[in-house]
Amino acid sequence: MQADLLITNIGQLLPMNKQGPVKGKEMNELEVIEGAAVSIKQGKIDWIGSVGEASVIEADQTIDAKGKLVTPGLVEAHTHLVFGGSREKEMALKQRGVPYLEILKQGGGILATVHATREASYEKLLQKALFHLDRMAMHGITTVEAKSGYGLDAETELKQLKVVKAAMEKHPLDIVSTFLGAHAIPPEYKDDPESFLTVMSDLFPQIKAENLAEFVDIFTETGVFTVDQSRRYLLKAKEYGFDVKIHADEIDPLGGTQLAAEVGAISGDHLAVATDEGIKQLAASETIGVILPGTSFYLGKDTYAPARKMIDQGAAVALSTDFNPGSSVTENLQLIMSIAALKLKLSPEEIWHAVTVNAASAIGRGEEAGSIVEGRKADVVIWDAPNYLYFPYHYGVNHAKTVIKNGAVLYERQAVR
Ligand SMILES: O=C(O)CC1=NCN=C1
Ligand SMILES: [Zn+2]
Repeated sequence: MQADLLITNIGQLLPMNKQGPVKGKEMNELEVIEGAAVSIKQGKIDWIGSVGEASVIEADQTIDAKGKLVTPGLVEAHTHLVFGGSREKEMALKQRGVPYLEILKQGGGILATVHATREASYEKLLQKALFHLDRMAMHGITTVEAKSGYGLDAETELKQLKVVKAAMEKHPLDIVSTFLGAHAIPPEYKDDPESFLTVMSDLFPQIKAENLAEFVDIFTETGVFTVDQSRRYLLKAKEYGFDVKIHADEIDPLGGTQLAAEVGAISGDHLAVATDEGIKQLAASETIGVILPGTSFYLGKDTYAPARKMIDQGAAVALSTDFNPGSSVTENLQLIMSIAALKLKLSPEEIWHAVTVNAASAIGRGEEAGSIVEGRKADVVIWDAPNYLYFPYHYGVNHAKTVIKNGAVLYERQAVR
């Protein structure tokens, strides 16, 4: 049998081949293939088997995994990828305990990034986005969701979405676009959020026609948009054919989790202060909970999303960095895996489902990303790790050794000696 690339001597292979989204106790049932080999042809997974069976394969290129862990490329289901400037100056405020929503109220936070993004050129935004996508790829991520939301005016929101579209063409990672024009209320509409939401929803036809986003998202939060405003906005987005997402129950428990289930959102994101009623409705729905523990960590919160309860009650959970310039400034999804183990009490088996097949389902890529399945895209990572338990255990570093995207080696960690 011929192959373009053969990966052999795999210590543990995680195929992650359950049909996503994987819910409840099924998240804890992980298939692990010891002593495996995988062959790749024309960018797709061609064959999965044992090292012994691989001896009949004639490959143009062979990689000896040397007993290491091999998994699908990680799926990053929630990023604010395109932004101008940075907010390191706010770190001191956070350290003094100034609440996130207070910084926003004072015109900082998201609004500080809005100012910088409106000022930034299209070229500068694209260059920054490509830089962060490179770093995500180096950390084993092969598919990324990218939101707008730092323009809060038609021109700049479209500028951001066009940057995402250009990044899709220029960068090897697969990118999924989300319109988050309803991310905050800009100063010019501070007394009239309804009119602002109309300005943003008036963009739906153009965004749909120019295929600038697949999803519409909104920040349902105190001082931002109410549950009622969010419901009307998202139902309007669905009329235009968008799937919807919600930044829900991040700081105050307004009931955004329930709203996500009610409107049939593909995902409800954050859910850090989801109530028991919210968890119940999430678990009974098809909505995936995209949990962002790095944000709770970074904002110095004592409470984390009740993801343990969500899974125990049968919900599907995904994990993401929430990469953004203010509340979770990291591309390292592996670190989030460790925080999920330590703070959310998720098992390694649940965590691996949450950063692969469930994250893929949360961005509409459940059929093509987050799994190693014959016939599917060959997005594969060889990790400097002996087994899948090692991830939450050894935290804060990058374990990626070789990242393969569409069947070709995209990144190979350079040896120091
Ligand atoms: O603070 C930011 O820039 C990103 C964010 N939006 C809603 N929560 C966090
Ligand atoms: Zn976010």
